[in-house]
Amino acid sequence: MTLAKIVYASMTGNTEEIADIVAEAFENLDLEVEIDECSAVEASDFENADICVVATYTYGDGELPDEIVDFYEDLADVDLTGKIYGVCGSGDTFYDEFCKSVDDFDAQFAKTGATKGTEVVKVDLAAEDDDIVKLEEFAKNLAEKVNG
Ligand SMILES: Cc1cc2nc3c(=O)[nH]c(=O)nc-3n(C[C@H](O)[C@H](O)[C@H](O)COP(=O)(O)O)c2cc1C
Repeated sequence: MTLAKIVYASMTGNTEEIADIVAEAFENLDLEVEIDECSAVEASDFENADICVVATYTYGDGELPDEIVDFYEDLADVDLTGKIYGVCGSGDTFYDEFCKSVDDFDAQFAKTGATKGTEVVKVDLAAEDDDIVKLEEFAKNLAEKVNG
């Protein structure tokens, strides 16, 4: 069975909700899903998955959340060749560097040898109906990539 692993960082809940939406979409596609807060896992845990997803918010002035920095740094040293990845997250368009952490993880995953399965999804604060459609499409694109 295909395993999709989702790792998220969330301070006020928006990104956790995004991760839950993606998880539910994977489940509806009959995938096995693991979802973990980033402090509870290691980057190398992605080695057991077929689909690797990071969902993160952006903090400071376009900075990674503190709690996901170790995971981010370790990710570059993990070999994820043959796996599919996708990145999504929440930010606030009020800030100049909207959802920069999403782009940072997209670039970091590229160093692992994994294949990008779909475009990033950036959500302004909490996911609304149109975001949910995009997140479901995100999950569908990733699932389709695994099956060739
Ligand atoms: C101090 C502070 C700095 C922030 N900086 C950024 C930023 O640079 N870029 C951005 O897109 N969002 C920024 N945000 C907005 C958060 O990413 C946004 O509120 C997000 O929905 C939080 O996700 P969460 O509910 O999962 O914690 C910032 C929020 C705070 C409180």
